[in-house]
Amino acid sequence: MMPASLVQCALKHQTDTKVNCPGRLTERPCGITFTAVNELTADSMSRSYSMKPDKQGSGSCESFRFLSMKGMAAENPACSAQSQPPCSLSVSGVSYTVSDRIGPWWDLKSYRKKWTRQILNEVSFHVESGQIMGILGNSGSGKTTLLDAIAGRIGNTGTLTGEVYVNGTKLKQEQFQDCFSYVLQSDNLLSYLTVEETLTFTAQLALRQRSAMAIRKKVAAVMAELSLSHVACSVIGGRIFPGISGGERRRVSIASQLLQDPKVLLLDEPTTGLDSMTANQIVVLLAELARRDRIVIVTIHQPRSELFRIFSTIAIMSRGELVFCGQPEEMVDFFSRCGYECPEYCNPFDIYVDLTSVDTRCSEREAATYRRMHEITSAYQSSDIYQNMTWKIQESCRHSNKPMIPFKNKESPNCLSKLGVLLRRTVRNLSRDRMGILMRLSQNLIFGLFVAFFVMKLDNDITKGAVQDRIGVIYQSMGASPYTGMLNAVALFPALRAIADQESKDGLYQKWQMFLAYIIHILPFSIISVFIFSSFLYWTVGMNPDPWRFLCFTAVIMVPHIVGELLTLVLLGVVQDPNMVNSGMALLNIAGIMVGSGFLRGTQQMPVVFQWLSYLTFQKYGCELLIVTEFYGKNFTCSAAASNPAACFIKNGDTIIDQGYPGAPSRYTLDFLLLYTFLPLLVLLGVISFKIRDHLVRR
Ligand SMILES: Nc1ncnc2c1ncn2[C@@H]1O[C@H](COP(=O)(O)OP(=O)(O)OP(=O)(O)O)[C@@H](O)[C@H]1O
Repeated sequence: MMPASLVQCALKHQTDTKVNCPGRLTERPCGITFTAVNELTADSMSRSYSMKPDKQGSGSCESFRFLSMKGMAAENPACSAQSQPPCSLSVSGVSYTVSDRIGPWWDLKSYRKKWTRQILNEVSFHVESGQIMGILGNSGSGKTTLLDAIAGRIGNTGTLTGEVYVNGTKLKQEQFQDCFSYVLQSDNLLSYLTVEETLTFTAQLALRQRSAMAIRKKVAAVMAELSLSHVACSVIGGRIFPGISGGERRRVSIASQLLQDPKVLLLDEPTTGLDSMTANQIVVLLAELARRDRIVIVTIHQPRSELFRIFSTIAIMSRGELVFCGQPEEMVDFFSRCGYECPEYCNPFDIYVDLTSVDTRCSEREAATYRRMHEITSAYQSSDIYQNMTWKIQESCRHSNKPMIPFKNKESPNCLSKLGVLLRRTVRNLSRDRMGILMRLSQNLIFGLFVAFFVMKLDNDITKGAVQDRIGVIYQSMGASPYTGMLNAVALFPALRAIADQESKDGLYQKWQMFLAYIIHILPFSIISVFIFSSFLYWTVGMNPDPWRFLCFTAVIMVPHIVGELLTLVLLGVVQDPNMVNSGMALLNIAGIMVGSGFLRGTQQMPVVFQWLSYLTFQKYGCELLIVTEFYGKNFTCSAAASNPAACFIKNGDTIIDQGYPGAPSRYTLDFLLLYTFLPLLVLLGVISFKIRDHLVRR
């Protein structure tokens, strides 16, 4: 419940009435003091805050003032004794504009025209360690873009101006990543790992140079700080199986960031999707983290009124502008003076965000609400609150002996160690995914069952399909194997890609390292799965019984399966939508088998351009190898020799090879080499693709 005196007022101009904002807000009216103490639980919140009479207050009105958490620390010797040198974050005149097309692509006339859209407009504020700042605003007001701008994670699609200072020093582009920790709106965690494992692997990626014992201690300390110790051994969980709760998952995401001891923590809507009590607990927890000499900036939707007391600074955004930014008691004061008092029993957050939002439902309302927003913004910019904030920014930049920029803890392990940790993490996660493993191992076998069921037993009689059936089995084996690889990559990799996108922005490793770890961890599964498939199909349908030829057949089939997965990964590096990657892969494979196999049209009969193109397909080398493996030296029988001698024109496999693939036996080793060259080439292409991704992914 809000204290009565806070909400004991009526909203005079509830909707679009014209405001009459005073130019300067200098008088100090009756206020309230909430004294914060460091209790964590939501039910203790009511006990944690008390009202204190303001000794400076005058007149008959009993006056109260807010005690900020920093002030608390000053009053509490135990707190101040532990405190480190304060850290300050100043954001000065940050603007972001993008050039956008006016209409959709199907409306060519408007699509050709562009307009410049101001997403952020001259945003400035100043926060110090020990403070938690809440950024509020309706949807699309620019909260996330502001956090991105502060964290240096904004895309290169627009123009960003303004400065971000930490401890009065302007940050360089390469310093943002090392200074801020950023918790995204969605939790990107591996479902089958436990909380402790998740944090341990992150710690190993971030703090590798520490001993295993030091990492264990660090993880335990962070879990204790975020009240996660009781779920240390619980799995994170996913959509199809239960794990820890949504609130606990949020806390794991925050804990992952705390492992590097950041002094500035940015969180984008950490309470979205949580029930209001859990959301409250998260914000109280963040306030507690801030109190331990950190700066916490959090964007938030519809916080409960109790949280009003928690924030040291509240900023309200609308249409990319900071409509207000100040302490909670200043906010009540400011809006009252603008003629908008908060009605009794109302949530001040809701009231003030509504007041400053632009309603676009009809043009009249849009004009009126836009005017109101501007009047409030102008009143704020000419208020003492704004002047005071500007002064603080100037002061922090003016100091000649500025404190050091507080970088995150970074004892970067070498590339190989990072690869090792990523590999162990993905293997651990996959090893617990029974369905995933089963799927991987059985997909090829199930496909082999279809083929075997259809073909049954290969005949040696030329008039009973001895040649056609063999070519059919080879065609199916070469043509379908890439699809099973593709299905695996599309099912498993996007989740890892999302994690890599986030962790690479956190500076833990580079995206291509996750790509490499993924390939290495799927390799044994691919080998086993293809071996099961070929063992079953080869002997069931009765292909050439020479064991060496069976091994060659298996070694050849391995490549299209792995190439299918690799090519899908390469595409997933640059194309975000897995469905598009699916379609792209299917088309590439169809084109490859058409041009390269020589089954649909003989290579010699193809136009020269296709003949040249066929050299770029792995199917050319694979099919040629399989044809030689199966047909070389093979003799056929012919039951129609007496009645129809023309039907027995083909007597052995060598004739097939000479007609379709002249000289193929002499190229056998070369074909093998060329076929296997596709694997390192695609790995290299994947590394390049994920390096390109660094530039494509905005956040
Ligand atoms: N690169 C960009 N190009 C075009 N428009 C952009 C770009 N970045 C942001 N915007 C637009 O800027 C506005 C603000 O976006 P932002 O995500 O910051 O809003 P928000 O306040 O975080 O919204 P929500 O609360 O719904 O997440 C949106 O209308 C968005 O479409």
